Amino acid sequence: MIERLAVIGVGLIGGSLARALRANDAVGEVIGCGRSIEHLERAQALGVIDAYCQDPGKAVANADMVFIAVPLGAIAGVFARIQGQLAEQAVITDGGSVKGSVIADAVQVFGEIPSWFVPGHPIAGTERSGVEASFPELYQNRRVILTPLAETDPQAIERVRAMWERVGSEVTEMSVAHHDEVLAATSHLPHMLAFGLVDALTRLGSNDEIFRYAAGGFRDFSRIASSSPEMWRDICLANSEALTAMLTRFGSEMTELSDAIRRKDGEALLRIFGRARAARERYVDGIDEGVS
Ligand SMILES: NC(=O)C1=CN([C@@H]2O[C@H](COP(=O)(O)OP(=O)(O)OC[C@H]3O[C@@H](n4cnc5c(N)ncnc54)[C@H](O)[C@@H]3O)[C@@H](O)[C@H]2O)C=CC1
Ligand SMILES: O=C(O)C(=O)Cc1ccc(O)cc1
Repeated sequence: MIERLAVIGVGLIGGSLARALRANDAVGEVIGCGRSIEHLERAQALGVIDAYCQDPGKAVANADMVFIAVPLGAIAGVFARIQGQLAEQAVITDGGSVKGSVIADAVQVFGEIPSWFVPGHPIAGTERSGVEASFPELYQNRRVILTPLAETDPQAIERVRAMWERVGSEVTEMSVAHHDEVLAATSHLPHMLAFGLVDALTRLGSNDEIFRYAAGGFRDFSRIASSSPEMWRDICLANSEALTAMLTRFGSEMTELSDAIRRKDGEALLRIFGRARAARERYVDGIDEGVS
């Protein structure tokens, strides 16, 4: 049970955690913190938070759990504002999509890895942003990855794990570098393909015509190109090395596919498509069995 939760950044991710903890009777009071009074008032009117303030330092005073859910480019600034303001027993975690950059920010601000900071990432979200898009079921049957370091207090890890389990998530731990490589492949690369495809097609012809003749596959594939440009700029800048490596590798795969099409090599095309279909069917069967 969390007595006082401070949510810094009450958008899709922070708002959904607050709603989910409330729905599960797992939190006493929720204090929201953000830059815009208008957004914070809306969050309060929606019942997501009980009270708000704009100063992260004040928001975390007396909180026993702090969840930082701001875009990656804003995390260092939040760390700087909460430094020296935390309650004795407070545990801090975050929801940032890249972990290496968050840990580098922590070291830069605090001068070391703080034992009470548990880096985390819920592998759950949508293409929408803001508190209006938040909902209490977002984390049900979804994975949350924690990337604790040798310096992280095991009790802090346990408290963060218990919080996520309470809202229905399956928690796993992995190293920071492994997290950033895996997510570059399974989340960051697909978002680049969606943004890149929609942008390229839009510039090829008139916007209206492209979308008028779009088939269902295009709609599915392009959904994530509606995601927040600022959030994805920050993810690309934070995970530049792993994402660039993945894009280079993907470029060679596309060249191989393009060569097979140019050669009219039906056998090679069947090999590539068959491999992909089998892999996706295994993945979909896994989703049907539970956590995705
Ligand atoms: N959108 C998604 O599907 C997922 C996002 N994430 C990560 O979660 C974090 C938050 O993303 P969302 O909730 O989607 O974004 P969002 O745009 O819905 O919410 C972010 C909130 O942070 C506030 N904010 C921005 N700068 C701030 C600052 N300096 N101080 C205080 N508040 C500030 C914004 O006003 C907004 O209310 C990001 O780091 C993102 O990488 C993680 C998993 C999924
Ligand atoms: O909308 C989708 O399909 C997503 O993939 C959402 C998402 C965005 C960023 C993350 O770090 C995790 C999940």
